[in-house]
Amino acid sequence: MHPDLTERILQYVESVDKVDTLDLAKQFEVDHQKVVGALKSIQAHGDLLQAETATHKALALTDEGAAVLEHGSHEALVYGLVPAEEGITQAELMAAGGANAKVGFSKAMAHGWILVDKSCTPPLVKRKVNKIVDNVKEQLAQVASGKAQLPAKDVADYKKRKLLQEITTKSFVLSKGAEFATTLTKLETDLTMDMLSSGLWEQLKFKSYNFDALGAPPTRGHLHPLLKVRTEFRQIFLEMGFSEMPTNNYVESSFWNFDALFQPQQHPARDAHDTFFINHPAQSFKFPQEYLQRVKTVHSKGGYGSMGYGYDWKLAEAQKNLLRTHTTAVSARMLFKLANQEGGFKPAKYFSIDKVFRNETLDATHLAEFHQVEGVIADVGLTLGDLIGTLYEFFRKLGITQLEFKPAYNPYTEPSMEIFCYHPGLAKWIEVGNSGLFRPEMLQPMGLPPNVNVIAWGLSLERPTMIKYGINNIRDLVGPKVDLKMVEDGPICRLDHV
Ligand SMILES: N[C@@H](Cc1ccccc1)C(=O)O
Repeated sequence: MHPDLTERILQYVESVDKVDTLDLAKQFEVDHQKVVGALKSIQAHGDLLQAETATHKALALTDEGAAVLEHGSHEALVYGLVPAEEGITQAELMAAGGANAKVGFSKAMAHGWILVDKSCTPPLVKRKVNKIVDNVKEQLAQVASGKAQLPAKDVADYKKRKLLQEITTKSFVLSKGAEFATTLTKLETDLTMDMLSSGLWEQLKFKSYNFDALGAPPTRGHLHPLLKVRTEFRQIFLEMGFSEMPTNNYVESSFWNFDALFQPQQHPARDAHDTFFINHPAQSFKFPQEYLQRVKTVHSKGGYGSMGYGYDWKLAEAQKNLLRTHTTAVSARMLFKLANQEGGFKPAKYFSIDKVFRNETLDATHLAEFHQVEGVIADVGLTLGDLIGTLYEFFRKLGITQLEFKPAYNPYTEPSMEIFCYHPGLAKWIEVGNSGLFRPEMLQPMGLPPNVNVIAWGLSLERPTMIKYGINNIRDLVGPKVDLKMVEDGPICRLDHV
């Protein structure tokens, strides 16, 4: 606001009886809203001004009216489209005239500007007069220039044709109030002991309380979107009777991350280009020895109906420590436990949602660490049909009903399927996960009964979170560039439970 505006208003009112804020705005060449704002702050100082509301009605052009002012009325345009001599069929005229041709045609007929010559076949629209005056355009021009005195019936007609509209403006008529002054005294905000003891408080003016003011927002912690989405996934798994696996070990041995999963030691994923290996401590030494021997055998010689890979399996390779590349390492540990627990195998449903690490090239959707959501079911005689049915059930709880599956390859599952879902918001099919039946070469060495099958699937937590929160770049979700406001203001996540 102009710093002097309040005093300029007061000084103006001193010399006149009454003045309308709209006239003041014109006079001072400032926006009317600013004058009203200044009036409000004057009123906060007491009864300096009396302000009575006034309403002003004025005519203004609609968008269509503005178009008529620029190009001419619909009837004049139609007249212009009728060739002077030979005429035109009505259909052609309508096609040439576009959206407003119909109104224009009937008005031009009513004015007697054009006629339909029915003696020709087909009948032709022809000009009836040589010259027209576009009254509508001229009258609208008068309205636009602000000095219109249109006959009431024309105003009514133009309003009906949606060329004109009435605009109501509210203003205030100002006159001097009981406490009128030309300057504003600063309002006190605090009552001090000095004011009380000296009696000064009696002469001072105090700012009134603003009971509508909002309090300062209390500081508190905020959950990151990934954590909110994780809560939802966890809820879904719990509803489906799954129990959570302990995933609190980011560092894993190659044995559990790869060998136990029948991933050959020459597999490119086991390269430092794809996996972060650990230097301190570089190796693990404690493994269930008999199981380790069976893993070695199945890789090098085969067994359980498999030929194996036929290579020289090395303990040193299995001992190498790394940052786990998938939570399936934890699933392997859990399945081994399940096979060897007291009382023997019992059917189980497990899930996990936690961090994994890959030596990735970073881009808009990939970071070197991300979260995996994983589900595992072990039971007698499970089939691919059970996997597909479970996936439908799982994704239905996420609000996703359309799924498609594409054959894929994982060293530890056969068959393997990539999971695609139709995303109605993005209007396309997107890849959401990977799944399969764990191979006998993985399960049998663990000691699971031969008739037990294990179905499993995995997906990233980041992908659904980015879709849900409308984030396009992973760096806007994770890392030093994250806008904390996004975290603070982000709504809680609800995955449209069905
Ligand atoms: N571990 C797989 C996901 C997966 C889990 C379970 C079964 C099949 C696939 C991955 O890293 O993508």
